[in-house]
Amino acid sequence: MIHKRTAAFSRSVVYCKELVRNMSELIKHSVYVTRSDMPNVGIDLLKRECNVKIWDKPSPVPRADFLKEVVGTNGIYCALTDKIDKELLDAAGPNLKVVATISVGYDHIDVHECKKRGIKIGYTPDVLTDATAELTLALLLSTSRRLPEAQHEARTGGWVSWAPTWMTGPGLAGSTVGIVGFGRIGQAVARRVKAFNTSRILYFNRSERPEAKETGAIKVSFDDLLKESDFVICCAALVPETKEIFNKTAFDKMKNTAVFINTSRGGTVDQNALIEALKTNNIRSAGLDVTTPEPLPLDSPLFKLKNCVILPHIGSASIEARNIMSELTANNILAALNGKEMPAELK
Ligand SMILES: O=C(O)[C@H](O)CO
Repeated sequence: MIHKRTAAFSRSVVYCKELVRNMSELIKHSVYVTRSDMPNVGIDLLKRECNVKIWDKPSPVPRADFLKEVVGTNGIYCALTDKIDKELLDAAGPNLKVVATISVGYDHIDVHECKKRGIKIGYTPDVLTDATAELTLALLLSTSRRLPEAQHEARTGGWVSWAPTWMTGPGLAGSTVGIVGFGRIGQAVARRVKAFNTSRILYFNRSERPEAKETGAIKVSFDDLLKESDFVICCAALVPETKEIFNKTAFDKMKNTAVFINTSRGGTVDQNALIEALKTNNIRSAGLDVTTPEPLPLDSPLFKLKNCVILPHIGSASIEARNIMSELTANNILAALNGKEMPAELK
């Protein structure tokens, strides 16, 4: 008799435990992650507290699936390849509390529509500044000193002998560098180019930046920057005011020896105007980490130009930066869902 009661009691304990487990699963927040190859560190953090559903391929979730997968979710962990617009927010519905992107750029998110619905937005400023500034310098030097072209020549028999004027390009020392967009990344680029003994650093920005004192960078008009710079570097966020700011008029104003570098967004450039400027040697060369569209189609005229170096949007792709970005994205989501202050909320 006692034995039977004990057995019944144990069964009820097991049942209760199961019930509690199911209940807590039910009250856990749900988060949708838009691709399978997000760095583990952030995803593991999310999994500890949330029901996490992940698109099962290492490529952006197709739009039609995205619209279905987000229905009822509380949080979205996305990347710059995922468009978060009215249609997507409607599909997700009223349970959506937070959208966090693993990027500092947020031009893929309809900020106004999110704010209207009280949906918080998380992003990843600061943690990728060094990585992006390093890549900007790498691209600048690769473009000016023609590294991809030189590498190609060395591998394909073009290296016949050392030659005094072969594979030459402009040096940074003594040059004027113009930086368009003097936020965190623009300033980090300025600190780095200064170490190359440049003669002047100019910048163009909506507001004067007190941080410019550190590098002696001088605020000038956009036109003056274009006219006076040997290297023009675009670090500006893509907003309506910067859309195709580098157009035919801008390229016409630049020196025909100028090197143009873009590590912000392809949308800041009128790409046809750039192609024309490169083809006609209206500017010397361009280094692009960002294009329109992305990926850039293989038949793009840009790929045919020797004076253009193209990278596949890898500005923040240091291992360290990507891991911290993933952690910050997860922590943004967890904080928003738990009603706490987000470590990096887009206000
Ligand atoms: O916006 C960003 O974060 C970069 O372009 C990609 O990391």
